[in-house]
Amino acid sequence: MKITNARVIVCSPGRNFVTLKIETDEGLTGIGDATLNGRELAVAAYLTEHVVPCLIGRDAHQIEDIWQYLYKGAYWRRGPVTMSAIAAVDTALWDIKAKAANMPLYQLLGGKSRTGVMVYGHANGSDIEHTVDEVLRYADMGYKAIRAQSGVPGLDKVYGIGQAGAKVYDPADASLPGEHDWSTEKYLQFAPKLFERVREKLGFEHHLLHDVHHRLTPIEAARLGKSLEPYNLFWIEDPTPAENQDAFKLIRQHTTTPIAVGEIFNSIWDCKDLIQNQLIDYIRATVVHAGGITHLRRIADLASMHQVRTGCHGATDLSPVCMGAALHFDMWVPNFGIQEYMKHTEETDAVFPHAYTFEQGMLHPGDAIGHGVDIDEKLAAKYPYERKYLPVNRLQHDGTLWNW
Ligand SMILES: O=C(O)C(=O)C[C@H](O)[C@H](O)CO
Ligand SMILES: [Mg+2]
Repeated sequence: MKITNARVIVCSPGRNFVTLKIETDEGLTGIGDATLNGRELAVAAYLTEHVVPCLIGRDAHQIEDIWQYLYKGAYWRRGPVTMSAIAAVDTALWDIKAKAANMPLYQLLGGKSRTGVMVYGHANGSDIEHTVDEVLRYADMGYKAIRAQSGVPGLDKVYGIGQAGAKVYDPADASLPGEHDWSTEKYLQFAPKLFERVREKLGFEHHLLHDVHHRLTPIEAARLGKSLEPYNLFWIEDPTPAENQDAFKLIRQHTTTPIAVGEIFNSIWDCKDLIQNQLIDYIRATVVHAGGITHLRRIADLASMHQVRTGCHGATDLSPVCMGAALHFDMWVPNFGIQEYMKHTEETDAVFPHAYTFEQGMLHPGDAIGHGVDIDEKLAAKYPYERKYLPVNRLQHDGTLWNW
């Protein structure tokens, strides 16, 4: 089965998405997500200018060879732009292979390992009581696991909390990067009070998660983890930046609160030491930014040897195409932990019709052949690209640029 054409479709049904569509001489087509939030057009150009010409005429069934061809063959390895582009090709080819086999993708990966995919939803509030209300609302909707983020007294804009009046939270909210402020002291005072109150109202039946968004130094992260131990968190996420994987040793020496890292990783090399030294408990890399199903499987296999489980990134800047593919992966992967789930807008869902469904705190990939997600190109054309950036973060007391 030869690849005859490949096209990049950029659309913005509420937020920007980049999708690669591959066509074959047998009439089968497949799609893959290539969205890199705030840098979308770099991946679109990488695909159109440098990848698509190399795909035409290749055998669509040779997924592994095409992966290696694009990874090793470019000479320039890794990086979010390259790996998102490779991921889009890989996802589209798995979609085609599963359609050719007349099976849902999870069957090709090895079949179901579980009855459904446990997800966590986002409860965001402006203060403690608002956050508690949101957590309880998610519990009422059937979620078994809930991520809680709250505004911090004395800070203007904080990670995870939308602007008052916004219908949905999307961090890439401006045509130039907005500015948030940060105080580690205020945050560290506040976080244990938040979780004390949430547990008081919610009890201990549900999993609770929290994203620190790379804000702390290792010793501060250790203090946070220790202070949250009484509230049994499922994980704290990205407690400190992870370029230096050794930094996590310090956190581990001080706390038993589980740690999740990896939404900005794009290859196995970014997490090799973290996994091999058991410095984390969950690896959050996902299909679109980590080289597709082919590479994510390698990461998961390494993780399984060290009792590290998966917790795939699933924010709204990953398109439904990524979510669909991730759910097939989650259904199969033996060392599954949890999947992030942030609902897309109705406009996005209409552009990307999909087979996955939510029920009782679990997502199900559905039994459509392929990965079960399509793109309505006519509708997509009605939503042209709009430049949008993630915000930056500055220390409140002196304006130093900090980690976002
Ligand atoms: O979903 C999360 O855990 C995030 O941290 C979301 C990120 O802010 C978002 O995906 C950035 O593009
Ligand atoms: Mg995160």
